[in-house]
Amino acid sequence: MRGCATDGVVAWHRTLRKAFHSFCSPTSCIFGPNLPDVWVPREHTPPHTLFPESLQWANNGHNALILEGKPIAKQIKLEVADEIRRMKSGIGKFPRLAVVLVGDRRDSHTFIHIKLKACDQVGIETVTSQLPENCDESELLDVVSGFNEDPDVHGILVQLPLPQHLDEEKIINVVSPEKDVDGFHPLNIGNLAIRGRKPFFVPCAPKGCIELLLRHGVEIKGKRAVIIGRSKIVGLPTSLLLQRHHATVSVLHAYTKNPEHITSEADIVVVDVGVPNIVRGNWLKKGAVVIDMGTNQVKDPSGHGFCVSGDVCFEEAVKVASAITPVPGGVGPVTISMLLSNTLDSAKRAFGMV
Ligand SMILES: NC(=O)C1=CN([C@@H]2O[C@H](COP(=O)(O)OP(=O)(O)OC[C@H]3O[C@@H](n4cnc5c(N)ncnc54)[C@H](OP(=O)(O)O)[C@@H]3O)[C@@H](O)[C@H]2O)C=CC1
Ligand SMILES: Nc1nc(=O)c2c([nH]1)NC[C@@H]1CN(c3ccc(C(=O)N[C@@H](CCC(=O)O)C(=O)O)cc3)C=[N+]21
Repeated sequence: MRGCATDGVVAWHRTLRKAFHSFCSPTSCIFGPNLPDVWVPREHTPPHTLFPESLQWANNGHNALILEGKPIAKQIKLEVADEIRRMKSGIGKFPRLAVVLVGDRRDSHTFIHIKLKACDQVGIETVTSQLPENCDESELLDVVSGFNEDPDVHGILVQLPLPQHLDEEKIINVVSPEKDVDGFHPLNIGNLAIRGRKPFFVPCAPKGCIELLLRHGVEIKGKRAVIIGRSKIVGLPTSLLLQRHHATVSVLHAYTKNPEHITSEADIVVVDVGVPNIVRGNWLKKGAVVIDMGTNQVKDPSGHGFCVSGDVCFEEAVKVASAITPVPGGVGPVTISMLLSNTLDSAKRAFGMV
């Protein structure tokens, strides 16, 4: 009896979906069965020009299409700034992000500087708490708890990695899931992992990766994707998001044997290792789409200062791939714009605007 009732509901649901889907084009409908149920980019995505159903991907001996992130980040920032302007003029309120930085790592200072500047550009107010390298865990927990309780703070970001003596998991667990704009809290990661559930926030870099693919017209559904790296910041949540977008995903890590063999079968290769040039041109299938998440600060060849290098040997990969992100200027800027977008979403939730 119960089986029959459920069948009826399922059939009714299917009919509804079918009817609704017939009104929507595949790229504009957010409820259709073809699209993920957790998040889609704000803007309508362009048609899947890089995966025309009838054509084989090819590089044809030419250099790959460069998947630039800066124009996408700029567009998202304009959208976020516009919403914040309307929020301010409408209800006199604005989003506020709390940033917690422990210690003196040069790369962390660079990343925080970029994030604070971006917040300023779009009208997100920031409050920064900087603690010394040797601070007590209890001091850090107090700072985070203070931001949890402050109703004027909508997003909390604890810059990682933390110094060795601090228990990173303990700190992440204390951040309120509803202010966790990084999306690292187990509740948010757990809900991202379970199909049909909706986390408060999706981590910024993985979201940036998908945003970049979709906005450049790369179809993900049904493709073979490889992600190298399984960190909680990038690798793990990217693998979950790619699955939500219906890719068939393999996750590679430090113990994977013959990684080049596995990557050479992938349509989409996402690299998040933190080792400059680890992925060589001969690891890739001809025509693959390559997303290089690596942002490694390396000594400038001239000997003066530092420059940023990705995890992919760009000069080799660009001759094999059909499309590839540059470093800098690829996923990084889109990641930052996702932080702005998450913080805006959090403020809207707090103000009852969603
Ligand atoms: N563009 C962006 O927006 C962002 C870029 N990044 C960048 O991404 C890079 C990685 O950062 P993060 O994820 O935090 O780093 P982690 O060190 O936390 O993770 C690195 C991952 O790479 C794996 N790995 C290490 N060596 C190898 C190897 N030889 N072969 C295969 N896999 C390997 C590790 O495997 P195992 O788990 O087995 O140890 C681990 O899963 C950095 O350059 C960072 O700056 C980070 C965040 C955002
Ligand atoms: N709590 C937390 N959240 C994070 O999101 C987080 C973190 N900790 N720890 C470190 C990683 C790294 N990360 C990047 C963000 C932006 C760029 C970025 O903007 N990159 C620029 C270049 C940056 C430069 O010039 O150094 C680009 O690729 O064009 C890169 C990497 C976020 N992370």
